[in-house]
Amino acid sequence: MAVDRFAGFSSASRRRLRTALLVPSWVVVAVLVVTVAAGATIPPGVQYVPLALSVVVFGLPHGAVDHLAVARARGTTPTRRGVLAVGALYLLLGGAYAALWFFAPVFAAVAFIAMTWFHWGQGDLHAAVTFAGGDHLETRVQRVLFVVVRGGLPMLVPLLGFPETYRRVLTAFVALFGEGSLGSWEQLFEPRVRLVLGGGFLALTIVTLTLGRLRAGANDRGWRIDAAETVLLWIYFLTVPPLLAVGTYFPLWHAIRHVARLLLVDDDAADALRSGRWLPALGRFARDAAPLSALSVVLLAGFAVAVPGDPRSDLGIAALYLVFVAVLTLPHIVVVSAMDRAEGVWRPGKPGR
Ligand SMILES: CC1=C(/C=C/C(C)=C/C=C/C(C)=C/C=O)C(C)(C)CCC1
Ligand SMILES: [Fe+2]
Repeated sequence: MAVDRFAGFSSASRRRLRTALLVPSWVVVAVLVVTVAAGATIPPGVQYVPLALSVVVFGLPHGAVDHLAVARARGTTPTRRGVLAVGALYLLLGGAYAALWFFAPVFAAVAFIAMTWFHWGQGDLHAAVTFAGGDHLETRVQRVLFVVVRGGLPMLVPLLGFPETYRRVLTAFVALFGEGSLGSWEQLFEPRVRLVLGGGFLALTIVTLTLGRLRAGANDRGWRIDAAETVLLWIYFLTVPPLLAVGTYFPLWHAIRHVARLLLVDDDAADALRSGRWLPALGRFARDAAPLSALSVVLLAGFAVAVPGDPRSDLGIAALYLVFVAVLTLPHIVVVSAMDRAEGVWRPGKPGR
């Protein structure tokens, strides 16, 4: 059965939580859109800042509670066995994928884009049905389409407006492990290919929003939020330089929504939220996430030494960090999918509300 994580929340405290969660990311994204539209050029060094901050602020730490998250999402208390099982998952799946980067870096890089496409779409589906009144997502088909559209915004749309940067970043991933050629994937950057992909994705976006509108009925607030977010993100990823755009989206859109989800499944944090005490709730998250965030940073340093390529440039360091994130993301997707299952996120109906 779908779980109502807001049980016991007054409607005022629900509203406050939603506003505090959603509005800041809308504002940040909109400010960047307006800044770029006003003709400001953002110095290349500055474009890396949000991505760099994501090492400690929300980004990397948002996965550092994975060892506790599934049990909590199932309404149980994390056990030693459960924690070890998640550890083993990270070791085996993350380890295998890390090895793949060394042997088949181009494939691993393209798989990273595909995984992120799915994962960021999946994250937004949970946020839509739980926090943003996604009552219009009535069928499973609509939810699948929603995930494809929301994940494609950060992963495909930058390719349409900034093919050169996209190529540079992908090439930098691969160059950590060898010569840095993308092989037949170079075709992705050709204008005709981008036009077809962009046209197809735009059509899919329109179909998805239209289906939602047809299902929305009289109370279409959730649909309006969905449509507004989708249009905003289309413009954002089409116009804001990708390292800045993706680097900001990761901590301030994807990760904070996931952190809010983690707070709701943690009974003590949820109690604090219910009475409007956000700092203690966030403090609990920080406490839970601190040990494995710290471990991740140590492993990242080890990874820097292990890769054969030389990461010593701004782009090289960013690539190193992102490839490291990739390795953590594969097991993280398994964990988040188990949470989705426990909470009925993909099932038509209304988890959370
Ligand atoms: C930075 C960047 C890119 C890729 C970023 C990726 C793939 C990030 C994944 C982050 C994850 C999975 C975080 C965890 O939730 C693109 C799209 C090549 C475009 C150019 C800029
Ligand atoms: Fe995530």
